[in-house]
Amino acid sequence: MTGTAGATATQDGEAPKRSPCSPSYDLTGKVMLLGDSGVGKTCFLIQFKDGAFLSGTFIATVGIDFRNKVVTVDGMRVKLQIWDTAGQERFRSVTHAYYRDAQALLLLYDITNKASFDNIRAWLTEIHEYAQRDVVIMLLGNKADMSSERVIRSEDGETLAREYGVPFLETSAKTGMNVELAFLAIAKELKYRAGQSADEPSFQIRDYVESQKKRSSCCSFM
Ligand SMILES: Nc1nc2c(ncn2[C@@H]2O[C@H](COP(=O)(O)OP(=O)(O)OP(=O)(O)O)[C@@H](O)[C@H]2O)c(=O)[nH]1
Repeated sequence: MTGTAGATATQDGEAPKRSPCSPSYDLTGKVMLLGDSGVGKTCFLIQFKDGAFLSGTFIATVGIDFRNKVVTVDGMRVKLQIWDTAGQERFRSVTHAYYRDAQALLLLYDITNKASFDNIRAWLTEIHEYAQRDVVIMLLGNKADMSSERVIRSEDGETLAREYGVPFLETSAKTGMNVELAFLAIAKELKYRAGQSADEPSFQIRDYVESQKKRSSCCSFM
């Protein structure tokens, strides 16, 4: 990410963008969605970008694609460039190439799919190999609306996230539960990192997520 609080800059460090034709912003950040095929990455992005849910036949992503969305946090406009990657193994070498300049990674599993949860450790190993050292990582247990098919308890997601020191949320790309929160927390962290003033209180993304998250009603019995 480039740019500092109060100064408008682009990812390439170009002149400030304030043209009436393009939306203006103060910061940009590259966010990638990662996780096994079918966990809901594309739906998660569409829910955030357009507020819609893509139901019906599952069409696996081929390669990689991105969408931009500007969010305002604490009066600052943060342009998130969100990359939707293909979860299938055969596209892994393509996605690795994009890790390096990402500021944030949203790592998804599907609460109804044990293999997608078990593979999170392998994803984190890949992340540590290919991503920047200080990349912001968030673990997301998606499809929280599917309570009757749940196989991964909320506590298991929380425990794994705690082990790796990353924030955790259960989400639903279908209902929108915690989708916006995930991106807003990332935007706040990027803004904080971009240059907080000495008198600004420090921002802890895990504390912020914990204080803001909505719990899915499905979890109390597990
Ligand atoms: N009930 C429910 N279904 C979901 C949710 N998110 C995604 N789905 C469904 O899960 C399937 C896979 O969703 P995608 O978003 O295409 O999955 P993906 O992770 O992008 O998959 P790849 O592109 O292969 O990596 C689709 O049939 C979606 O409709 C969710 O939160 N709840």
